[in-house]
Formats: sequence, C-alpha cells, structure tokens
Amino acid sequence: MLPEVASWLRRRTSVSAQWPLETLLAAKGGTRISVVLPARDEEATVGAIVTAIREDLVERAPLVDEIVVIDSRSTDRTADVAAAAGADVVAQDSVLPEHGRMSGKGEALWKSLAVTSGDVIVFVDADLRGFTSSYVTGLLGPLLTDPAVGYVKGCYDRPLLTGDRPVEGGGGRVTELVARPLINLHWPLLAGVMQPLGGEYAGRRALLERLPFVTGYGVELGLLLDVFQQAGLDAIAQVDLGRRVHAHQTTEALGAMSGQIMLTAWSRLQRHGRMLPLEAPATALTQFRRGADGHDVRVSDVGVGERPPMIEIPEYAEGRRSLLS
Ligand SMILES: O=c1ccn([C@@H]2O[C@H](COP(=O)(O)OP(=O)(O)O[C@H]3O[C@H](CO)[C@@H](O)[C@H](O)[C@H]3O)[C@@H](O)[C@H]2O)c(=O)[nH]1
Ligand SMILES: O=C(O)[C@H](O)COP(=O)(O)O
Repeated sequence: MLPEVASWLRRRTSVSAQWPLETLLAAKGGTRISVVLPARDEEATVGAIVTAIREDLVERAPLVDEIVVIDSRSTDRTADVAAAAGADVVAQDSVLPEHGRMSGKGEALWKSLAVTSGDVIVFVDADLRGFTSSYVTGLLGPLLTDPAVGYVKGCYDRPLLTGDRPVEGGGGRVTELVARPLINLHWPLLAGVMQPLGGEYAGRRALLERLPFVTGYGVELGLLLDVFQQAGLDAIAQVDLGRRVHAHQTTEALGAMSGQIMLTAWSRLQRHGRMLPLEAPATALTQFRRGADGHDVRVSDVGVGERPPMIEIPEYAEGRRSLLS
C-alpha cells in the first residue's frame, strides 16, 4: 500500500460510534442538514428508513432539518409510503423540467440539489434493510467537526443474501470485481476508500454543486473521482457504519451497472488527463440468456449521460444568490 494511503486511512477513517449525537448537536450550530433518499420502487423499505431518521434525528434531537425522498419514476407505492413516514416527496421529473429528463440514480441525486436547502447533504439508499440512524450520524461526524473535510463515504461489511443464510463478505460484487481493481489501477491514492460505490455518503453543498453528476449508476464513482481531482484526498473521509444489507440485483443487471462504472472511469481518465485520447468505447453491452432454441441475445445501452455542475444552472444559481444576499 502506498504510504499516502496508509496515512490517509489512519487520519481519515473513523467508526460511527465515535460520533455521538450530543457531539454532533454541539457542532451543528447553524449548519442546515438535508437527508436525501433516491427511490425507485422501494415501498418495502423506504418507510422504515424515513421513520428511523425522523424519530431519532428530527423529533428526539434537532439534528436533521429535512428528509427528502426523490421518487425516481416508481410504479409502486413508494411516494405514499415515504410521505406517510414523514418525508417530503418530490417526483424526479417535476424538478427543473425545462432541463429535460435523464434517467437513473444519478439524475435523482442531481435533481435533489435543486429541491433541498441543506448546507450538508446526506445521501442514503432507500433499499436498505436493518437501517439505523447511526448511518446518518456517522456520516455527519467528520463534516460537522472538521472544516477540511468536504465529502464522507460510508463503509461497511456487505453480506450476500442468497438461500437461507447470508454469505458474509460476498456482497458488493461490482465493487470487488470492477470498481476496486479499476481504482487501484488508475487512482492508487484512492485505494483506501473501502466502499467507493456505496450509496451512503455525505457532502457539503458548496462542493457538490460544483461537480458534474453522471446519470445512472456511474454517479458514485464519478463524484468520488471528481472530488479527488478538485479537492484532493484529504477532503475525503470514511466512516465505518457496521453492516449493510440491501436488495440484490441480478447478475445480468450488475453487468450493465459494471458497464456504466467502466464508462464513467474512462470518461474521468480522459478528462483528468490520465489517458491519451482514444476512440470512445462502445456503449452497447451484449448479454446472453438460455432460450428455447439456444441462446437469446440481449443488447443494452450502458452509456452514461452527464449533468453539469448544479451551480451552472441559472434557476438554481439565482436561488442561491438570493439566499446569500
Ligand atoms: O433509476 C433509479 C435506480 C435506482 N434508484 C435508487 O438508488 C438506490 C440504489 O439503487 P440500487 O438499484 O439499489 O443499487 P445497488 O444495486 O444497491 O447498487 C450499488 O452500487 C451502485 C453503483 O455505484 C450505487 O449507485 C448504489 O447506491 C449502490 O447501492 C435505491 O434507493 C434505488 O431505489 C433511483 O432512485 N433511480
Ligand atoms: O455495490 C455493488 O458492488 C453492487 O451494488 C452489487 O452489490 P451486491 O453484490 O451486494 O448485490
């Protein structure tokens, strides 16, 4: 391991228990905090997550100022369940409609910047099981107590739920098979980030609004690489949140996610001058399924789009200016 990585790990890794609520309340001062949950068809889990945050961090202690669920074109009761649990629910496509509709998780997160007011924003996936509010307090710890930190990633143990009992350490397959090797190959200084794709992280608005957001599942890798490029390793911290259990996607779906991750990495290699300009990679992914007469071919487009930094959107920038004046 590079000495810089070992040093970063020592200085910038903590565990959520190190950040008790009293410490955070004392450090919060006038900092507004938003929690954002992107959600597509998460009626089974979103309610319990919103309830835990509302009860522990809004009602019992005034730490979180708003909980916003971005409803990402759900076809189930996600919006109703989230609203009943106490979240402000915003339909992804109702935000900045004049800027069109892109799709996927990254689009939901980008749009969340335009409808929240926090100085610090905490993102939490809406498909987590066994969620506790210590996820949120843990992620807030370094941000509320150290002005040099701008971005905090969660890390955790990730079991794979299959059959009767979980396979410990078996989850996070795209992380282990695609993202981590890519990061170690091209961005070795980021090798200490234990869960680069994890969906639980927090950042300062002043930083997030200056970053482009990749659509789809490239958003986490894009943000991590861009924060590193713009703010440097020391602006990043990570907090051990314990264990993370979520709904697993099929291997086929993870293949498409991996394609998006690789294309995102490729775009940053080009943009950050780490690779000679080459012909753009193809975005068609060919996959196979056993059919009645041999193999059925499925071709999907795993190309990712990109939204510009939110601060470049006139409607948003105008709102920010009037807030600050
Ligand atoms: O179009 C979409 C797709 C997903 N989601 C939500 O985003 C979160 C994560 O999506 P999910 O499909 O559960 O992703 P995972 O399979 O869990 O993928 C992991 O890896 C991805 C790639 O880095 C990250 O985006 C995820 O946060 C991380 O959990 C969930 O709340 C989804 O409901 C949306 O809001 N819109
Ligand atoms: O983060 C990942 O690597 C992907 O979401 C896959 O996770 P899983 O292997 O736990 O389903």
